[in-house]
Amino acid sequence: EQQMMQIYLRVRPFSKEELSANEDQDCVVIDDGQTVTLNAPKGSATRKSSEKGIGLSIHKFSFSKVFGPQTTQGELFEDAVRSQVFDFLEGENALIFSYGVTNAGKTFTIQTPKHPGILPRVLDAVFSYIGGLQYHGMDLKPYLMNGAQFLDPDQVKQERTAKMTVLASVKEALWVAFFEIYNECVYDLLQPSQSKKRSPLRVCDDGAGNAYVKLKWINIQNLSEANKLLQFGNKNRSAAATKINQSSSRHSIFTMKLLKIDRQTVERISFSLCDLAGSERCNKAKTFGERLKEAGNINNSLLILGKCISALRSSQADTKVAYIPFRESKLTKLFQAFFCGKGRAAMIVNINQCASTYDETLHIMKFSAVAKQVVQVIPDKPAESSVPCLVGRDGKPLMKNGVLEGYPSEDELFEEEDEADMSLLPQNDKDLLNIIENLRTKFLAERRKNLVQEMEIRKEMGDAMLQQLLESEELRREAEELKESYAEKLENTFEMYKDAIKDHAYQSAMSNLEDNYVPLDAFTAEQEKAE
Ligand SMILES: Nc1ncnc2c1ncn2[C@@H]1O[C@H](COP(=O)(O)OP(=O)(O)OP(=O)(O)O)[C@@H](O)[C@H]1O
Repeated sequence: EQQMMQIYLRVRPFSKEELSANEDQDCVVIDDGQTVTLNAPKGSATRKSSEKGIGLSIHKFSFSKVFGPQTTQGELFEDAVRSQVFDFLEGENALIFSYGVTNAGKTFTIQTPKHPGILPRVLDAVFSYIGGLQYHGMDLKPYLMNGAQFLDPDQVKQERTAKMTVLASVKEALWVAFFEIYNECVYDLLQPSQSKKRSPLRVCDDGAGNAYVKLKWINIQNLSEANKLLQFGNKNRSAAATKINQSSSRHSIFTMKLLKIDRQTVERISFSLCDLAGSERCNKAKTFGERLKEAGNINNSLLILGKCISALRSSQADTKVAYIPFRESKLTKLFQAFFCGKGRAAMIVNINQCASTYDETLHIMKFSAVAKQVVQVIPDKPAESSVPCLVGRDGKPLMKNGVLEGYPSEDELFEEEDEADMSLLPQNDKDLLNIIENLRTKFLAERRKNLVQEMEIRKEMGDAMLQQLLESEELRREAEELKESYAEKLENTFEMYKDAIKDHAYQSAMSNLEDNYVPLDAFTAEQEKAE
């Protein structure tokens, strides 16, 4: 299934202060449920440019749906998010991110304790769906990017194995993680920190090109547990935010992993809600020092997000595979899968209607117009969700013929802060041989791919050279023809001049003849006189 990326616009109402500061200048006009018109106010850079004849002062934008200032949190959830939650529960990965300038209503849209935003509503919907189907054991948790891992202690292994093998119906377990990206560093918001200085987490690769972070995943059984975690995470967030680095300068991401546990398989589906940092911070005149670095990083990650989206759009339009710079920022690295057919991404664009931030709002709208053209390939079911995926410490499947094998506990994996992911290292020679074999296969595949690419490039170059040769031959022929035609013209001109000179000589001779004319009588008389 293919579909355009869903982009929703939410226009927030004016605050009293904004109204008294004359911010309401009809800059944002909602035409209908899908289009808005932006009118540049006096004094804005856009207006000034348009008065100089550069660009327009009126812009129209269309969206999957436009939510006006009167829209309630509930209406937004029902119209833009409910279907994604449904798809998530049916087995489809989902990502929703809010994008906009600071103070545009991103955090309000995602989570507000007073007026519950999307996040608590999603959790509520998920719990009412899984209700009685909930798997109460805590012995399965998400593993790396796409796995689930057994954590049972050895002594209860047999009972757990028996329990798992007799489970007839599908059970579901919900695990959540909450983290933020600040200055290109990832911090776990659910990790209690004793010291003031938090340790950033490393973004790893699971070997299949999927980026993941070793987060603290927490199993939740009901909405109140979820709310407590949210509060904890938010507290951690604001504790780390100082005057210099406010919480609006961080991207915060709340991820849910739903494990659908059947007798032999565990299906893992994820739903992420991302509250992006304000997008305009680098433009502020006051930007300097630490703030400048922060602004640069926010700008960079949003810029890379923008680059990825426009590269995706243009590669789809040209049907040529372009380089998409997912790896250039933590944010895009972690969300890459959603843009590459492993889930559905949607964006909620938040804007305010203030005249003073018009130029930044226009920039956001232009970005969203590009994003709207991105086509997403939605798999019927994420490929990795159907394979048996229970893994042990060594990352190997624990199931053999539908029966669980031994599985050591593995707490340290998620606790340690070391650089290398030790759990991915081989445990014995056989593993090493397997890894070498896998690498060899990958290497051969890569080499084949390179050879094909090289051949294609050579063919393209050969075609281009041939084309150039043909063109230069054509040019040479044209030059030859021109030379001939000029030579002929020259010849003609020469002849013309020659005729003109002859004519002129004849005419002068004739006129000389006229001047020197002597009548015959006078000539004879003169001759006789001389004799
Ligand atoms: N739809 C809305 N209805 C009423 N008030 C809103 C709405 N959206 C936002 N607000 C209010 O506008 C202000 C700014 O909203 P919010 O903090 O969510 O912006 P933000 O885009 O997350 O900003 P930042 O990037 O700085 O975090 C808040 O006081 C919020 O309560």
